[in-house]
Formats: sequence, C-alpha cells, structure tokens
Amino acid sequence: MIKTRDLIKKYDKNPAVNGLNLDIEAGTFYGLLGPNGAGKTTTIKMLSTLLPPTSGDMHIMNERVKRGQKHIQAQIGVVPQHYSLQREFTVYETLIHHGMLQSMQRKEMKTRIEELLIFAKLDQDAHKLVAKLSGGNKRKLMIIRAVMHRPKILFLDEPTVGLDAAIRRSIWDLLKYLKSEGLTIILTTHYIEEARVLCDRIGMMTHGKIVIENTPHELLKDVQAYVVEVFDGQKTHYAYFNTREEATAYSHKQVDDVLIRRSNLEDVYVKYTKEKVEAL
Ligand SMILES: Nc1ncnc2c1ncn2[C@@H]1O[C@H](COP(=O)(O)OP(=O)(O)OP(=O)(O)O)[C@@H](O)[C@H]1O
Repeated sequence: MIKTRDLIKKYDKNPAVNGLNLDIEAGTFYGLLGPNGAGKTTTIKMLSTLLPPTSGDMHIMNERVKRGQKHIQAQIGVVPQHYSLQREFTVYETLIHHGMLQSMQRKEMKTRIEELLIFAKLDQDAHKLVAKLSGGNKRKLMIIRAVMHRPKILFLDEPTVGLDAAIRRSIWDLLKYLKSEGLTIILTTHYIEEARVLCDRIGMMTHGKIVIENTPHELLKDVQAYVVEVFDGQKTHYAYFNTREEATAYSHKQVDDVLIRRSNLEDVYVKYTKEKVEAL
C-alpha cells in the first residue's frame, strides 16, 4: 500500500528525514513513534504528497508518487498536527464543505455525515460553531472530516497531543472504528502507550531514521522481561533480567532504592535511541 526507498528530505542542508524505507500493507495501523524533531511530521507531509522529497522513491497503491497527483490525493485523508478548522463554521457545515471540495454527491454526504457524527459522539453538537467546541471535539471533527470522502489511507500527525486521558481514549475508540472500516492508518506520536494500544506495527524513529520496526509484541521481546531500576540519589540505573528471580536477587545486592517491574516499549525505545520519550 505504501512503500518508500531511501527517502530523504533536507531543509537547507539539514536532513529531517534521512533514508526512510517503509513497507506498509493495506489495512495496517502503523505508528511512527519518536521524540520531537525525529522527522515524523516531515515523513507524513511527504507521504501525503504535501511536501516533495529531496531524493528517494515513494509508491502509494503501487503508483510512484509525484507532487499534486489528484487521484492519489483523493485516496488520502490527512489530520495535521495543528487545528485547521474554520471557527465560524458549524460542525455540520465543516463536513459539508469538505464533502463538496471532494465532489461528493449531496445524498452520500448526508448519510456519511450522520454516520460519522454518531461514531464521533458529535451528533448533539452538529449545529454548534467550531469556535465553541472543546479541544477534544475539535480534534474528533478534524478526524471525521479527513475520512468523509472514504479515503483508503488516513495520516494522523500527533492526534491526541495536549488532550486529557479520557478524551484521548475516546479518540482511540474512533480510530479503532475507522480501522475496522478497512482504512490503512499511519499515525505519528510521541506517546508510547498510544502506539502500543492502537498500532499493528511500530517504527521507532530518531534523527530522521527508523531504528527498529515490528509489532508491539515482537518489539517487547527485544529487551529482557524484567527491569530493576536503581536510583543512586542522582541518576536512575536500569538493569535487565530474564526472570523475576534474577531481578530480585540483583535488587537484594543494592544499597539504594530499587523498583522491580516488567519491561515495556519505552525500554525498547531507550535501548535503540538512547533517548527518553514521553510516557502517558
Ligand atoms: N520547514 C522547516 N524548515 C526547516 N527545518 C525544519 C522545517 N520543518 C522541520 N524542520 C526540522 O526538521 C527536523 C524534523 O522535524 P519534524 O517536524 O519532521 O519532526 P517531528 O518528529 O514531527 O517533531 P515534532 O513532534 O516536534 O513535530 C527538526 O530538526 C525540525 O527543526
């Protein structure tokens, strides 16, 4: 569905994306996980044909992508990182406007809007002004607007950043529903838990490159199952063990405070990037 080879994007001479090779199959929920500045937004902009690469190849639905290919763009929905709604439109007008831009038939638009408003739990707010919506509902509106025209691929750039945990979960439910409709979804996030909950595959990205990619389950196998965290008063040291018994034996030898826990995706991320990412 999406394939890139040696994709590079430089701003001036600085590479923001530095040799990206992706193979994403149809129907996959794919997460690009990485800290600020890793190159996630630049990747999404190139894949969604908004930004031309400096070099490299990109295929979407078996077709080589060049800038401004209308028939490929019609198969793509994009939810950008920053709010991009007309404040003076109502929720309903926002969706109608998008449907018209996508040349949808009026009858089809009406049915699709009703369906999406219900799934996004925005049906009570259909005639509310965008300016009056909460941050979470604005984000949901951007998501359903992006899929109004039934694209095959949805790109989401940090869809839950800055939202509280309850709203974030309701957005996750909406995204799970869209995936069940058969969409291929590519999401960027710096929330590890978001990638773990939603994604079939995760590419961990730093300095413009994917450093490891796999299913969340397989990624976890990359670190030993138990971690002992030892805080020496200034810094936390992490030691990894295959069994709880080994971890416990190690913890008994420590003089400082210790915590024993199961390892998680953050441990995998730190192992590969030596960078901390924000946990939920
Ligand atoms: N228009 C631009 N001009 C110059 N440099 C840019 C531009 N856009 C991004 N960059 C730089 O490219 C690098 C990658 O940025 P990008 O926004 O793709 O990363 P990101 O992983 O999405 O980070 P964030 O989570 O902060 O959005 C960063 O060093 C950034 O400063």
